Amino acid sequence: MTLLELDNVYSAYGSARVLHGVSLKIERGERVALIGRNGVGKTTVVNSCIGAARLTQGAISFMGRKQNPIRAYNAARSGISIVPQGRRIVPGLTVRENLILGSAPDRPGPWNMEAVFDMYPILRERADGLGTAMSGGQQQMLAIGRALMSNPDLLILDEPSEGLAPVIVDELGESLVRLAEQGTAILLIEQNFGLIRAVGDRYYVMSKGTVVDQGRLADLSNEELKSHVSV
Ligand SMILES: Nc1ncnc2c1ncn2[C@@H]1O[C@H](COP(=O)(O)OP(=O)(O)OP(=O)(O)O)[C@@H](O)[C@H]1O
Repeated sequence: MTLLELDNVYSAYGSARVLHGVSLKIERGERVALIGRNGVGKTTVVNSCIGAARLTQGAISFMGRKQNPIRAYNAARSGISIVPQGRRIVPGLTVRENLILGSAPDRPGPWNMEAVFDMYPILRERADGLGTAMSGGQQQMLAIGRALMSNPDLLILDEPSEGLAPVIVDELGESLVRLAEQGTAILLIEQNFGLIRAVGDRYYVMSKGTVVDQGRLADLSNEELKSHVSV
């Protein structure tokens, strides 16, 4: 079953055209890396899926159903959850309250607050403290935990390694692989070489608003991979 499909997608912010014919597909349980240098349009792929960038041509489907017009809530209802760039932990809310924000009562499944606490025990310890009072790595775990609360079939992460220490990035990679083993498909937007290698199975490379290469990461040399990312 195809979870997410972009077919020849063109999209824009106002009159600024950013995507020029992006096609990609993510099947159930896959781990896909979307890579490319700064500003090539990776975040705009996500924004196009939730209507934050305007689709001007092409089609986007969730679970085989075309989304037209695109509504932000359709992604979550269809089982697609997003961990946004910069984490966006809600200020003034506790860890527990931030997690509750991610829950979707009509999407039952293995993920609930206890399951998130078991995956990231530090969140249990800090449950009644403010989410924004935690370290960057802990906030990233909270952002992932919040996204899992809706029991997604596909988790999209936008540069989750940003601002994290290397050892924390390694832990993050391990937790994402565990998640995928439990059946959650992953679309990882990243520039961090190690995290892409640890998590990705297939890849798409973007340049100037379109996909310029795709394949299996195992078939991509370190030099080739490095040439596709900024760091
Ligand atoms: N809200 C917006 N309005 C207008 N232009 C935008 C907006 N958001 C992004 N852009 C432009 O769209 C282009 C693609 O940006 P996007 O954030 O999708 O790239 P990216 O590959 O995710 O880069 P990064 O790695 O820096 O996050 C850039 O030229 C950017 O300036």
